[in-house]
Amino acid sequence: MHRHPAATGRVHTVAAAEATQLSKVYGEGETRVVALDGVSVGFARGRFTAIMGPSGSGKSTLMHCMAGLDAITAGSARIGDTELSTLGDRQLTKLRRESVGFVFQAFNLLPTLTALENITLPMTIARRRPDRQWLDTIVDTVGLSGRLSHRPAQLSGGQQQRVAVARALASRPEIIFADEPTGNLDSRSGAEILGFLSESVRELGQTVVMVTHDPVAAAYADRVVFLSDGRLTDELLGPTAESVLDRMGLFKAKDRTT
Ligand SMILES: Nc1ncnc2c1ncn2[C@@H]1O[C@H](COP(=O)(O)OP(=O)(O)OP(=O)(O)O)[C@@H](O)[C@H]1O
Repeated sequence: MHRHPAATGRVHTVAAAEATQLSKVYGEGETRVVALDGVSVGFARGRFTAIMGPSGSGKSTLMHCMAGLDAITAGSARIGDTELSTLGDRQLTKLRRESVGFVFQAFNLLPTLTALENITLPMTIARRRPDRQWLDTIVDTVGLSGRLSHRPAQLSGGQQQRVAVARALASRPEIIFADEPTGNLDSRSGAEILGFLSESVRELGQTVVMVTHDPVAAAYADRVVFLSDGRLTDELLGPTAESVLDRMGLFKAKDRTT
């Protein structure tokens, strides 16, 4: 009943966000670092994409540039029809608030607010009234019904991350960016969070992009893109943990140690 239009399958090939020849350079002179070096990648609407690559390969930088958290040096970054480089700070803030959902490794909840207040905070700030039915759907999806009046300190890490996922989903953003969302969780809570993220894609038509180091986490995605030294080097459709490990060149090493 509350299915997102993208859940109908008609628009799956349209990119919710796209980078074209995106470059990001930090610092200058001796401290100059080319974090992204001409990356072109689209994130299909209604799909779950994982970004993988070695430490320092540019995963977080790509996510930050695509989400309007960091200015790009050259090329283009687009969310929906909006070219991010054309926006000023206030417009970027508005775009992030209205079109982007975030899930971070460290949950990033406000400790003084209840779970429900945390979930609806972005809408409160935007002075938008939450859609009650949609909120109920999300709260049910992430299994938080009995915990809405709890504060973060009264919740387990897994439950806090469920609140963060619900917060990201609440405004039905164009795209959700998740940066190592299971990095602080035990494997069971991590599997739950990944299950909710993939359910939000399959059942609610959400678009999700997730940075991860973990091949098991990446296997929840529909597609994995690999970065290396700031460049897109590979991609994998319909990944399994084994095929991801294999593509990372670690499968044999892992095989020997287990
Ligand atoms: N604010 C910054 N100032 C200067 N250099 C930066 C900054 N942020 C990132 N870098 C550099 O850009 C490169 C890419 O960093 P990034 O954090 O995107 O990599 P990553 O793939 O996400 O790494 P990790 O897996 O370790 O989180 C690295 O060499 C990093 O040192």
